[in-house]
Amino acid sequence: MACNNDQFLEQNTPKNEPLRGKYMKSFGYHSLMRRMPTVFSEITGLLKAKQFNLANKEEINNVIDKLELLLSEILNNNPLRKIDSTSTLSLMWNQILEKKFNSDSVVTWFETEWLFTENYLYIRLKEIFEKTKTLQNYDPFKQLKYNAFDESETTMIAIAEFLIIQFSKKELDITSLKALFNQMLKICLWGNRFDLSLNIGKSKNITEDPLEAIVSLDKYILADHSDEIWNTLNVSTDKSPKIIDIILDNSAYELFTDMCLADFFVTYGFAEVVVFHGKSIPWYVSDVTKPDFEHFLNRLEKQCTSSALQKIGNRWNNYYTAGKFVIECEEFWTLPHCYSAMANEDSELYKKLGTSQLLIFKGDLNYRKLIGDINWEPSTTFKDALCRFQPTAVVALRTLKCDCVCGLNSDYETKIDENDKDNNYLSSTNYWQVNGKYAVVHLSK
Ligand SMILES: O=P(O)(O)OC[C@H]1O[C@](O)(CO)[C@@H](O)[C@@H]1O
Repeated sequence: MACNNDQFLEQNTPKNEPLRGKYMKSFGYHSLMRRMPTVFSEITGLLKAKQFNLANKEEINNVIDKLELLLSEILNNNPLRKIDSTSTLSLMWNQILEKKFNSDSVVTWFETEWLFTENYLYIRLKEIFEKTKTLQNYDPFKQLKYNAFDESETTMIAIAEFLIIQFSKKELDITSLKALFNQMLKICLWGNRFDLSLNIGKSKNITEDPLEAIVSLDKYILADHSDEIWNTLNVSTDKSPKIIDIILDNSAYELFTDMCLADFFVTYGFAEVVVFHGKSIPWYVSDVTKPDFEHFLNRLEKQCTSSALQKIGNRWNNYYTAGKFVIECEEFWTLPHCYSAMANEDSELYKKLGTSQLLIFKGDLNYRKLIGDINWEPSTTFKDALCRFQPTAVVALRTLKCDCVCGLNSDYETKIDENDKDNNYLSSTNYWQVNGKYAVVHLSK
């Protein structure tokens, strides 16, 4: 690491400011400095393994060289540059970068907002592959996402067996319906614990009984608006067709849990259509792209030996064909904007989301964008932290994987295990904010 230490500050991000990598006690610093090299070596490892099967050895070596250069740009805290590509997304990025260069005196990997630079990393990765002849549409994380499916199969089978029985009971009384909703919401919430960028490409084997686990994990939910979400769902509106949107995060197990919740909405008439929003390019290692979404459905139905997974896969494939499940991958999700900027930056999308009953944002990155990636006082309300982003009712289901959070009651520290307050790994006291063990369920309407 050839970085000049003057550029860094031995402290956490100050309160009410956006997270930045230059604060050495922030997760941003740790993430750029320590996690990135591992993400890069995962990609390189997969590319090297590919070399044996392809004639494009030279091209792959060239990509590996460029990846090394990009990593050293990060670790040396170099200035950002424009994207060398004419794709629509890159041109949008370049306009944003132009504005940034004009407004900020220093635009480097650690000085600039961490949210911006971390997003920028993925468009730079895309640029490297776009410039090749044979790897233009290559997803460097595909194999990792496929492996994550294998490792969660047992858990998915347990949930699928449960759901097939549950969803055949069409006439549920209101108490049972609410109980089932709560189970689906919590399964979906905890589905976010497993993301490959946090585990640096290595999925954890998920073997626990999911239905038992969600009960035992309740104590780790630091803010829980589940009842309010239920009440919102039960208010009749004249919006037609009834749509619920899920802004997706990770593939494999988390996507499975998202579809479980979506199926609940469709089966019990809370929505006629569920629109899933994915990413238009490979993103944050395990985020869902359209090819991931379609591959996932086909794999469930056609490649799994479990009859429960085949059945649920068939059911969801039918929803997809019938237009009850829809996938859209708008460019906005792969730009560095916070969601409070959406009304200005993409008014069409803001308007479209406004026709939904409910927007459910999954995961840590969506959460960071919802609350502007600001290091809020934890007692700041979710509504305030949204900074007027309110196209319709907004829900966040997030396990905590970085150091910004809001909407907590004053007694939240009583819910945090002592071990999680003490942390050598980041030499700060916020381990509970980054270890994925705690969660929040927020609603703003
Ligand atoms: O998949 P998620 O929940 O959005 O998490 C993404 C990861 O990216 C970060 O937001 C930034 O690295 C982490 O905090 C988290 O590990």
